Amino acid sequence: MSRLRWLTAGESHGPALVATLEGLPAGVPVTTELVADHLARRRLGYGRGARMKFERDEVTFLGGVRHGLSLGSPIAVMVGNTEWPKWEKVMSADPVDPSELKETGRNAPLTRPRPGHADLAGMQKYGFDEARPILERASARETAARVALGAVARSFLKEAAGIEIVSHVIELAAAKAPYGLYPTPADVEKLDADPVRCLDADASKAMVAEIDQAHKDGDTLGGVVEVLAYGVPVGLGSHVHWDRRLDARLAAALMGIQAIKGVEVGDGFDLARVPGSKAHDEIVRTGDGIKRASGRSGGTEGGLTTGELLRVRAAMKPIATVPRALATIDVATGEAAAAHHQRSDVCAVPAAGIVAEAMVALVLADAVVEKFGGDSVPETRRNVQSYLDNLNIR
Ligand SMILES: Cc1cc2nc3c(=O)[nH]c(=O)nc-3n(C[C@H](O)[C@H](O)[C@H](O)COP(=O)(O)O)c2cc1C
Ligand SMILES: C=C(O[C@@H]1CC(C(=O)O)=C[C@@H](OP(=O)(O)O)[C@H]1O)C(=O)O
Repeated sequence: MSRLRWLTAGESHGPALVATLEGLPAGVPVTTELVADHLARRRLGYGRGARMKFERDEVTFLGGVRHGLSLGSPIAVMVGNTEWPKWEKVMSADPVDPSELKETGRNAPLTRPRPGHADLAGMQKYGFDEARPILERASARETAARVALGAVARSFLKEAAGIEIVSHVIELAAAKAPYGLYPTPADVEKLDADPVRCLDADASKAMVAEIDQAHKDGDTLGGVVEVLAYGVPVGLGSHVHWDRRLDARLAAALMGIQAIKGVEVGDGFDLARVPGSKAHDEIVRTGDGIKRASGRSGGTEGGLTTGELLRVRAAMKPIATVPRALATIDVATGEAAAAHHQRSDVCAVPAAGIVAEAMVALVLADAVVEKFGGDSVPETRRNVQSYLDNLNIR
């Protein structure tokens, strides 16, 4: 069961996001620069809105790391919102005089909830008569905190178990990358340099064209990202109980990303459309030991990793704040109205891929700590190696 615990807090226009990670062994290489690099990757991607340009992520470690290595104590990291000075009255923790709020020009009640967001159901559930108290936390700004923790988790995975994680965009609206294109860690630089993080040049162009068209139409788009994890040992997760299954844990983590509406493990939904003879991965002996002849399962069987390439996908719905605003009700008057719109991303699928990498990293780090234990990276590494050296069937 889960050994790593993580939490995030903070609002989109608050002073900062904070994230904590408890249960990570000592000796994981972690620096401010490492986290900042991953946060910068999350800001990339053609189709993101103006806020990505004028805001910066400011990383500060508050605990758990010393001289570039984790201490084994809880890690606390803060990601400052550089826009905070403009919002310090509107988002002040302490009461603010109404006249001062008015002066900000930013505090008009948001009474036209946006379809596709948490706005309306959140206002009803928490008893607010405007959307600000809901949308501030529902915003995917929060994913910066997850990516910060994911950067730490992936450093642990690489050091302790040699696991490396890559993501790419495989569909964006109607544009698709060719099936079976699996980028490796050596492709990450090239992927990050592509405007939509797609390795296939033609598909990338078609995706960019989709975004340009949506922009012209005052519309927004979604898509599908795929995350691949290389070097995952056999036997993470378990078949013995639903909440120990690694596929279930990955699916929950990916589905927990804002706007993700579908998750596939391996070939996922396509497997439901083919006979069994074409759906599974036959076991073969190679010069390299026992392997699989194909990778349809995405590297899990029965909730356990198989030791093959781990492959999961997440489908993102189109951005909900549509520039050509959707119909809603003004809750102040009860009348029909156009949904609130200030600015928005046209498409954030490339960024969602980076967030998905972080979630996969956290789930795998949890599963590695659970299976192999260890209070320091060398100890975990020894445990991984000893397990692999002593596998009964190879
Ligand atoms: C990286 C990323 C960026 C996003 N940017 C925006 C945005 O600019 N505007 C917007 O309306 N929604 C954006 N979203 C999506 C919303 O936060 C999400 O649709 C909303 O929380 C409701 O989706 P849900 O029903 O899945 O929670 C973004 C999501 C992600 C993962
Ligand atoms: C700030 C980020 O993403 C934001 C996510 C988001 C949403 O509704 O989810 C809406 C936009 O913010 P705003 O409503 O202030 O324009 C995005 O910019 C970020 O990813 O760092």
